[in-house]
This record gives sequence, structure tokens and C-alpha cells, in this order.
Amino acid sequence: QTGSANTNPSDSADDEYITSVSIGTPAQVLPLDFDTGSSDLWVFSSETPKSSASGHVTYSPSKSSTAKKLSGSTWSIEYGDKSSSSGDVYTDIVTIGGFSVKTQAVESATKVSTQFVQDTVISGLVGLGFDVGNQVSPRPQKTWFSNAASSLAEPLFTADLRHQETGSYNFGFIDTSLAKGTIGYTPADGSEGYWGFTATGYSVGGAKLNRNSITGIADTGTTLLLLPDNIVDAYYNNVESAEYDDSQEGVVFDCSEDLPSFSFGVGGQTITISGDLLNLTPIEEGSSTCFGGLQSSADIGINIFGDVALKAALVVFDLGNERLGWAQK
Ligand SMILES: O=C(Cc1ccccc1)Nn1cnc2ccccc21
Repeated sequence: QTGSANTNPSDSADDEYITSVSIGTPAQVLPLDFDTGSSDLWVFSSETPKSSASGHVTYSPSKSSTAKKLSGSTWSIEYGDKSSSSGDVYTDIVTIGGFSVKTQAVESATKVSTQFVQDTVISGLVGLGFDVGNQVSPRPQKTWFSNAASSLAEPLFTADLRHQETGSYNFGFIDTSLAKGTIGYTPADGSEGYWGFTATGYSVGGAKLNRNSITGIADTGTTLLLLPDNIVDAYYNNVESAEYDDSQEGVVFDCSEDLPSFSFGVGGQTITISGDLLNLTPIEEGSSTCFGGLQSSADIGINIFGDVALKAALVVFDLGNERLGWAQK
């Protein structure tokens, strides 16, 4: 068995990717953010304060004949960017890309932070990290993919995120036609709940790869490519107008700049992010100053290969073999 779901950028900056998920009987369809950087499936619901839920599609367990309260269970989660949510737990049928998990823990939000309240294009998250990262108490729950894995043709999924066009999450199979290059595999470390791996080096503008171990995570829930300062500086030294903007908390540059590409080595392959994928967006509507897709990870203590990097590749999240596959797109 397999599943295949389309995913779409939420806005002109590819800030997030939205995938439709069916929950309950009859199906309630919610737009959710698939996040390999976390391990909880949570949704705005009939239990979310009306003021917070305004503008969001919500899940109502009382309207689903297959919903069951997971009595005594609660959850609370805080993300790296300090956004947070919490609530109680139901189990229900959750269908993604035509594949159904019959008894999936659906975490219903009774509290959501302002970042989520304001982000009305999504109604929650589907955590695709490792089960060890799940935040349900007293008994942690499995992710949708973990529940699905044993029934899928292969215990893996792929992410094909695209700039300003429809991409896909495929479950149980690899559509190699989505990639130009060969898939290179590298061990994945799931001990922290993330999909951790080590890149072998980097280069700017197509130069020879600098050998340099970069340990980080493959995170569909983070917009940016966040790397150490020495690499960020090496890149922006090639961008004439680049400067750090305190108010934007990142490097900005003239939108007219012709940005160099950025490459990293992984699994014996080289993934090259084109310059235009590294120009994320004007800092404000109509501004001629643009915000960089590559930013420093110095303040967060972990390197994150977020959507800016993932967009350049077909990425295989291979649970069965505890490995990550990367192929140039
Ligand atoms: O939180 C982050 C990025 C981040 C910022 C600062 C420090 C460490 C990490 N990503 N993320 C990954 N999944 C998310 C889900 C919601 C919000 C942000 C999410």
C-alpha cells in the first residue's frame, strides 16, 4: 500500500507547505503543515477558544462517529521559534494521500500561541519526526507515519517541496522520476526525535566542495537554511549589498542582486541550491530589499536544512533503514 498527497506553498515566500488531511467520519478536511522537525499531530478544534480559532478550519470530534477520547491524556509543545500549543487527545481515522490510519492520536488544541492564531492558512501540524519526540502525557503516542509504516509497501516517505508550485509527500514508495540525480544515502539519527544527519561539505557558486562536517536536521517545518556563521559569511561575502539587518534579525540584500548558488555534500551526492531559491522575499511588500534564505544557526544551537534546502532535492525519509536519501532535482 502507498499514499501520495500534494503539498502547496502557503504564500509567495514559500513560508510553509500546506497539505490536506481527512480526519474522522464523515471526513473533516483540514489544511495541515507536515513537519519532519516534530512528532505530534495536533489540530485547531471545537475545543480551541473561539477567538483563537477564528479564520481556521477546525476538527470537531463530537461530529465524528469514529472519534474516541483518549481519557487522561494531554499534550503540550513548544517549538524552536517559541510558538506553542497544548490540549487533550482523541483517536480517530486519519487519511493522508489516500492511505488511512484507523486509530491515530489526534491532539486537539485547547490553547494556541499567537503565531498559530495569526497563521490562518494552517489548522495544525502533522509531525513526521521520530516517535521519541511525541509530547503526549502520560503515554506518548505514535506519529501518523509510524502507525502507517508497517502497512506501507516500504517504511519510508519522500518530500518533494517546490518553489511556488505544487509538490508532494509520497508514502511507501520513491518516484525517482521526481529527481534529476542519483539518490545518495546517509545515516539518520532519530535519537532526538528529528531526522539528524551529517553533510560532508559546502561550496559557493559552483566552486569545489570545502570538506567540512555539518551536522544538522532535515526539517520540512522550518522555512530557512540555518548554518554556522563561517559558512554564512563565506556565502554573503559574494553578495555585494549583503548586510545584517537587526530589525529583520537576518542578512538582507538588494533584490536586484544576482545571487550565487550554494551547494552541500551528502551521501556522496552534491545538492546545489540555485541563487534564486536563496532570495526568499522582499522584507516588506514592494521593498527593494530582500531577505536571505540562508541564515545563521549560531543562536539556535542546531543546523537546520529547512525548506530552502529541501526545495533543491528529492528527500527520502527512510525509517526502515534509519537513513536519509538526497537527490538533486
Ligand atoms: O522552530 C523552528 C525553527 C527554529 C527556530 C529557532 C530555534 C530553533 C528552531 N522550526 N519549526 C519546526 N517545526 C515547527 C513547528 C512550528 C513552529 C516552528 C517549527
